[in-house]
Amino acid sequence: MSKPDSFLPENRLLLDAVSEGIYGFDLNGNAVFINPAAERMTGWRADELLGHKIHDFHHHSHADGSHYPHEECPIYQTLKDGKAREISNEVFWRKDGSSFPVHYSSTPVWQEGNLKGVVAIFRDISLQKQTEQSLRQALEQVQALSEQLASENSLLQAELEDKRGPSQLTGSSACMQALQKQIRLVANTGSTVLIQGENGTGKELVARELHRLSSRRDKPMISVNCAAFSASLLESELFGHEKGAFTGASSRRKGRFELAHRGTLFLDEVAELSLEAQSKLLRVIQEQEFERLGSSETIKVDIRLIAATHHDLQKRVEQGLFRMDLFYRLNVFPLRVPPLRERVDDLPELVNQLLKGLSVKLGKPLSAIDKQSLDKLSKYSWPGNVRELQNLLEREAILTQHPILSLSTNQGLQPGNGRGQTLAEVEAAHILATLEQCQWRITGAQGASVRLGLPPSTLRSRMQKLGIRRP
Ligand SMILES: Nc1ncnc2c1ncn2[C@@H]1O[C@H](COP(=O)(O)OP(=O)(O)OP(=O)(O)O)[C@@H](O)[C@H]1O
Repeated sequence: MSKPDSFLPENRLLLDAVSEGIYGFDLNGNAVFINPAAERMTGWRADELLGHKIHDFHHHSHADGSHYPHEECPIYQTLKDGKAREISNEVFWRKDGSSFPVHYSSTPVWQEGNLKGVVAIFRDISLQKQTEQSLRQALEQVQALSEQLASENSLLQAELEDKRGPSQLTGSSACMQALQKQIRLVANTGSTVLIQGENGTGKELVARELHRLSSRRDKPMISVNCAAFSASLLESELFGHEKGAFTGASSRRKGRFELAHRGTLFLDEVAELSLEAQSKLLRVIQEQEFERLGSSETIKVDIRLIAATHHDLQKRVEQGLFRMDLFYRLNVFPLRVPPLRERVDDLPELVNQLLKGLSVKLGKPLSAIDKQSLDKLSKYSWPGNVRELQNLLEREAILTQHPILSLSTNQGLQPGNGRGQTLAEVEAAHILATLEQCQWRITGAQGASVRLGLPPSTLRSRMQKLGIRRP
């Protein structure tokens, strides 16, 4: 078959038997050896190629079939610099004009320190490529399905929340009745509502009530806690992203704006939005359209927006922390949720309502609270509002052996109504309320130490000093 060159072994049986294609080249780049596997794969017979530059016949090209100049050929480069190369992103052309993806190595052959030629060994990797392609397709399908499931799950969760029955907004004090009336008035208008009130007053409950009483009640209410995400993550959370839009975006994901289409989007802690996110939000509110991160396709949505904050948003505008134009867009219909200390009349009703829930949650009979304890509750200033009351009752309910709660252990409740408290009492109440808002997380961006502006170690030592312990 081929003329043996000085660098080829005398006995070529082994080379002829292997399933990889093998070409041998002399220093001029002419083929001096071609094994039967190479003939089978390319369709070129050895006697057609021997003594010629293979590049001129079929040779190879980039994976997309586009050719590159002869001098860039890795095999010829090995002939020049004596360096071995491994290539797996090219195709070889057959005699009949078809091609196949190939992996090949180009290895220099040395004899007594002199470069004698190059051996190229190649393998048809069509099957491997097909498997890779099928795997990639399967993975994409799995990702699309998981995205769909995640979206459906949030919708179902949201629907479940909405179908929890009648209003959970307990309270018949004058200020709560006024609030209920405002909610009924605005619920079905589709207007944007800004809910302001201290932490734990029930802003999210108000938002749910607005959605429940609106014509969008059969569509989801999607909530976003703007304080829970970094500025960049929040954008992808709100607007979604395309696969590869940023490091870690391994699949396409719908944002909350898309999920809330025809429903309600509840932006909790809206004051925490970065100025950049505020500009984007403003555009969506004005035009009801946006793009996913990494995509130029514009998505139109029909959403009712409800925002909430415990900050005085007007003040944030004056401080330059919140865009005035966005503030006016959100503040179409403002609702103020009164703090618990302004509606102590609601305490008996609230306690009853919360005990009912706790009785189910803890699986023990809890029917009421004794008069003395109720008096104690009425005199407290409730910096953490209903959430603090809820947590206090839960702690007591866990400890009690009796269906009627008695706040025997003082629970740190100091009479106050905000007046006449010592500095330590105010500090303790504030730290306690902040810890409860942060689910007792001390460190991290969402931890209490950041909110309180204290290093975690200082916060821990103050907690110890003030006798604050996680229930
Ligand atoms: N009027 C109410 N009746 C019954 N439960 C209430 C009422 N107000 C608040 N709650 C309960 O208190 C807890 C805190 O309420 P919610 O999360 O709505 O407050 P929030 O003002 O949104 O708090 P934050 O500002 O910290 O997000 C919830 O468990 C809620 O069910």
